Formats: sequence, structure tokens, C-alpha cells
Amino acid sequence: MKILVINSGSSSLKYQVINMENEKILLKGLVERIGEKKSSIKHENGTSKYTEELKITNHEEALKKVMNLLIDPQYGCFKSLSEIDAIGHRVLHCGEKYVSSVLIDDNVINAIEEHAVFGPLHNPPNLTGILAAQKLMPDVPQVAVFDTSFHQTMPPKAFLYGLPYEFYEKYKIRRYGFHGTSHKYITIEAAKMLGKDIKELKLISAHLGNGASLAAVKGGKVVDTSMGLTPLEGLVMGGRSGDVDATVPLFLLRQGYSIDEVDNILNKKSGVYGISGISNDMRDIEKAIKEGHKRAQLAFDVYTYRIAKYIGSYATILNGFDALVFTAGVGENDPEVRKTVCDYLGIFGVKLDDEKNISLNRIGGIISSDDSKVTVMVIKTNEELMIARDTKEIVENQKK
Ligand SMILES: Nc1ncnc2c1ncn2[C@@H]1O[C@H](COP(=O)(O)OP(=O)(O)O)[C@@H](O)[C@H]1O
Ligand SMILES: CC(=O)OP(=O)(O)O
Ligand SMILES: [Mg+2]
Repeated sequence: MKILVINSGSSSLKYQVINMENEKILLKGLVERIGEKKSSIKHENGTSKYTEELKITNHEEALKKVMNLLIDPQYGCFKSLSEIDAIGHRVLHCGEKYVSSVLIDDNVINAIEEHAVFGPLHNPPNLTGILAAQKLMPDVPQVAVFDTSFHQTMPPKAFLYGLPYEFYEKYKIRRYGFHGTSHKYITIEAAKMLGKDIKELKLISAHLGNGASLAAVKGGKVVDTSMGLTPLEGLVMGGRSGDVDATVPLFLLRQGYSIDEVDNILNKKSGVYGISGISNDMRDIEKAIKEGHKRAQLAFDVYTYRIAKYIGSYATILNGFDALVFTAGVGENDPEVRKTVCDYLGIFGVKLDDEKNISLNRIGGIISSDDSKVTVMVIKTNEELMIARDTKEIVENQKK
């Protein structure tokens, strides 16, 4: 079975084709800056690489371009699009309406639309990707894989807010958690790397990308995670504030900012970008720190301190932990962030091997010293593979 995985972000479209017989990637690519003046495509199929800068107005146009590449004699992996057996889409969430992966039909589409208010940066582009794929490949089964599913095991004491209970009953306002496919992949791979049964393992998974979240996982089940009703809660992120006193947006509204302005401030103009005033990208922040930029240093300090604070609280609710795993853009590529976070965690017996922290950067592996009580690891995440596995299962069950 050959599966096309689509991850539509607000301005990007990531895709992979995976051969599920051996879980090998046949091709992958990324369309960036969709809707801006100059978009770009980066594509590779194992033998040839293709890059192009051009203007791509919307996700449908992007997907059309991708479809052409999929059947290109040099860059593709198919003779015809009819060789695609199924499409798996990353979908942020549908609240409590869909809690596990599902074959996409009109009900699912309506639910994704309905829940856009709780996933303003993600649900609309997810939907655009689905509609574009349906239009271009109407006969191929399409599956939605939700960022929330892996967090469904959280108990009510972890997922309820301290708000009047009726808001949970009426609006399903609760904590959902995101990056679930990544945290799940990390859990499976960490157990493999440690040679341990997942059921025996207590771990903290740190997905530090542009969006960032932590998950506390006990025996393969999430007991808590840092994102909430939307991916705004928790850690300080590239452009998102993470936890703030709920009075802050109220205050800004009373100051005369519009609802959309406040939304934009919290979701895009805050976090590392907001504090530093220069960039949401950790590479730029660390470069600026070396040049003596004080607010870049401040952004780095707030970012890493918040991660350590959350890990401390998760260590408590897990009653100790065996492993800490760093993943995603920052987690996989940034020794400085890992070191600074781990330096806070001495109380739990975390001891980093500074040499391995650097030599295994990007590659992945165990980066703690042999006498560390907690095994610290870097693992490259693979959300696409998790999406493809679920898609395969749903489509196969459908045929039975
Ligand atoms: N070499 C690097 N060093 C430090 N940070 C990096 C590096 N490469 C990427 N990043 C960080 O990773 C982020 C992107 O992470 P990624 O997981 O791809 O996020 P997303 O899926 O949200 O686009 C960038 O914004 C940047 O902060
Ligand atoms: C849920 C979320 O924040 O996703 P991303 O990091 O891809 O923006
Ligand atoms: Mg991501």
C-alpha cells in the first residue's frame, strides 16, 4: 500500500509518500510561503532533488504542483495518480467529536470547520488541504489523523480547567493537547532505544519545534501534556506566548485592541519573537546572543526556564521518570537548549554528557552520561509515519 501523507500548515504544505510494505519513504517535500510573493518547493525522491521558487497562491495550487511532481518521470514515484492507495491528513482537532483517526466524509469536514475556532492556525489550512485533495483525487480514500488522539488518556484532573463545569458540558472547553502523533512516535522509539517494554516506561517527551509541547507518558499513556484547548497554552514558543494570566487578553481588549489583534499578538507576535523583538527562530536567537543582543538572551532564558519548570512538575506527577526525550526542530538540532534545560534538572539525577550532546546533535541517540539516573535522548520525530500507519489501518478495516 502506497500512502500520501499531507500536513497542511497555515502557509506551508509538507508531504511524503510512504510504501507501507516496508515503511520506506518514496518521496518527500515541502511547499513554503504559500500565498506570499515568492513561494518555494523543495522536493526529493531518493535519487533526484528538485527546488523551485515561484508564486503559489493557495493550497490547491500547491497540491496541484505536488501532484505533477508525484508523476514526474525524474522526480516522481508513480506513473499515474491512481497508484496512490490512500491519503492521510494531519488534522489539529475536532474536540471530543472525533478522538481517533477516521475516514473523511462530510461529517468530518463539518466538524473540522466547526472546531476551527479552537485551532485557528491549523484547522483552516488542514481543511483546505483535504478539500483540494478530494477535488484532485476524488476516488482515493482520505483519512484524518488528529493531533489530539494520543492525549485522550489524560484523566479529568489533568484535562479540566478551573472554570465553571458547565463550560465543559456546554462548549467542551477543556485541555486536549497536540503534537500527539509526535509524542506517540517518541514513546515507541524511546522504548525501543532503551530495550524496555513501553508499559514499564515513564518518560517526558519534549517536542520543541515552532509550536512546542511536553507530554508526560506513563506505561505508554499520556497523563498530562502542556498544550490545552488550543496549541497556545504551555511552553513559550516561537511566536506563541504559552501560559499567561487570563487577565492579560482581557486587559488588552479593555485597552482598545480588537479581538483579532489580541489573537494575533498571543499566537504570532509573542513567545521568543515577542521577547527578543528579532525572530521566532532559535538559530537567529543564538546568533544574536553571540553578538551580545540582550533581549535575545532574555528570550532564550524565558524559553528554557519554562521548559524546565514543566519538566519539574511532570517529574512529580509521574513520581520520577526514566527518560527525557528531545525532538522536533529545536529539540533535535540545538545542543544549547538541551544543555540549559538539563542543567536545571540535577535534582532528578539528570546528567548530560556534554560531548555526546554535541556529537549526536541531529543524528540522535543517548546524550546523558552513564551514571545519569534519567536517560536523556535525542530522537528525530516522524509524524508522517504515524499518520501513514493509522491511514493504512483505517483503509484496510474499511475493506473488510
Ligand atoms: N539548527 C537549528 N538550531 C536551532 N534551532 C533550529 C535549528 N533548525 C531548526 N530550528 C528550530 O526549529 C523550528 C522549526 O521546527 P519544526 O519542528 O520544523 O516546526 P514546525 O513543524 O512547527 O514548522 C525553527 O523555527 C527553529 O527555531
Ligand atoms: C500543534 C502545533 O503547534 O503544531 P505546529 O508545531 O506544527 O504548529
Ligand atoms: Mg510541527
